Amino acid sequence: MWYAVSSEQRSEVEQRLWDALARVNDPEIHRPITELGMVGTLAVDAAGAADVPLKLTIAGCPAAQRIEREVREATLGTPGVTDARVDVSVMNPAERQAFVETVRGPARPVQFGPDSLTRVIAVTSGKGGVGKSSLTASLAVALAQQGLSVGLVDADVFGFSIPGILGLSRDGVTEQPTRVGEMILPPETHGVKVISIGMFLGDADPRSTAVSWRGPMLHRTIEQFLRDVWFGDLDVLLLDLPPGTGDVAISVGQLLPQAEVLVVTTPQEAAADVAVRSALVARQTGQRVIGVIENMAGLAQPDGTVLELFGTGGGAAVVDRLNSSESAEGQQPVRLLGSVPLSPDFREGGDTGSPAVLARPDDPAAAAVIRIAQQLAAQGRGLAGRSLGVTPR
Ligand SMILES: Nc1ncnc2c1ncn2[C@@H]1O[C@H](COP(=O)(O)OP(=O)(O)OP(=O)(O)O)[C@@H](O)[C@H]1O
Repeated sequence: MWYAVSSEQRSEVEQRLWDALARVNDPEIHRPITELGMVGTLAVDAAGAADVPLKLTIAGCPAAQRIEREVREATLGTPGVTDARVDVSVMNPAERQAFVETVRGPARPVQFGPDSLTRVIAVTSGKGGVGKSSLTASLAVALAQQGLSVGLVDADVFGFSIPGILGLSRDGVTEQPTRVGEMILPPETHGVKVISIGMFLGDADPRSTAVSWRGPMLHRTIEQFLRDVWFGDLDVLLLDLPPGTGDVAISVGQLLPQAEVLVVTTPQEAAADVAVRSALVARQTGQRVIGVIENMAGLAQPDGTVLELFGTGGGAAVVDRLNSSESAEGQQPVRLLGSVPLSPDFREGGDTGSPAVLARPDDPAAAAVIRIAQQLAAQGRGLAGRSLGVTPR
């Protein structure tokens, strides 16, 4: 096999070249291409001309040009090398399987189980249209901005909108994940690795395609997202759940019982009942409700007054009800993490795929989301219910 050449069999200059190539990372996997079996047996002749066999996972791999350019630069930057001949080819199935196993190990466990160090936060709401997806996407981007490694699963089957909000879907065409054998690599945007049901519709236009699956199919899809989509090491995984108390929320409860839950509601007191119900379902499946976000709060007017389009007090009402419910026994108190005002710029950022938390961080809604992300990042993940991997003597 081409990567069986040991360092003793390489000449000095070939070893230097190998070491230089070990500093080139696969941009999707973030690991050295030499470790991933992507560099074959290289050779440097007496005149300093280097032959570098470069194996890509799939034909038309999106990162191909970048990898090839970086390999060429690393080769020409190696002392003793005068010329670079990079021979690009595609891995055969056995090589691809070896690649997949190097990346994620031979087993295919559900990632982010109870022993995982990744903090899992599911975002839910009672009613639709309260801005849950916009907030989840913006929180993900804001957390990535704070230096965290962030993944986002759009599990809102009927209302999948995350690819659009994050600029991964334009004019009816949604960016596709890269498939390497049975491993799926999620597209990354604004520092967030994103997977969405909207990426698995084939050629169908997501703007006019409905997904009408029953519970078992939904469960399998969420399970596949957690098993086959390779996110790598994440600090935080956010899940955008469908509104209400449906099958997906229950599946997430079963697959990720350690998930923490954020509830999004509007200031309208009438919306509180249904928001409380979605949080109670989460508690029934053993998840911990960590906070409530009130969205669509007062819109600032040019004259300085505030228009309370949806009234006031909804967020606080949900917090009070959750803290005084029977199910609160033994739970940490739920907090109101913030109130996000209505903002035309925030809406427009979502419509154009350019989140306001990046493009307009001073916008009042974007600034409120950034403050919520800071609180979440500061909280860290509780250890409750997690095995510490130590055996008592
Ligand atoms: N703070 C805000 N200011 C202005 N517009 C907002 C705000 N939050 C959300 N919106 C807008 O409200 C609409 C609904 O938001 P979004 O799709 O995020 O809701 P949702 O709760 O995820 O809905 P569903 O779950 O039904 O898909 C979008 O057009 C979004 O841009």
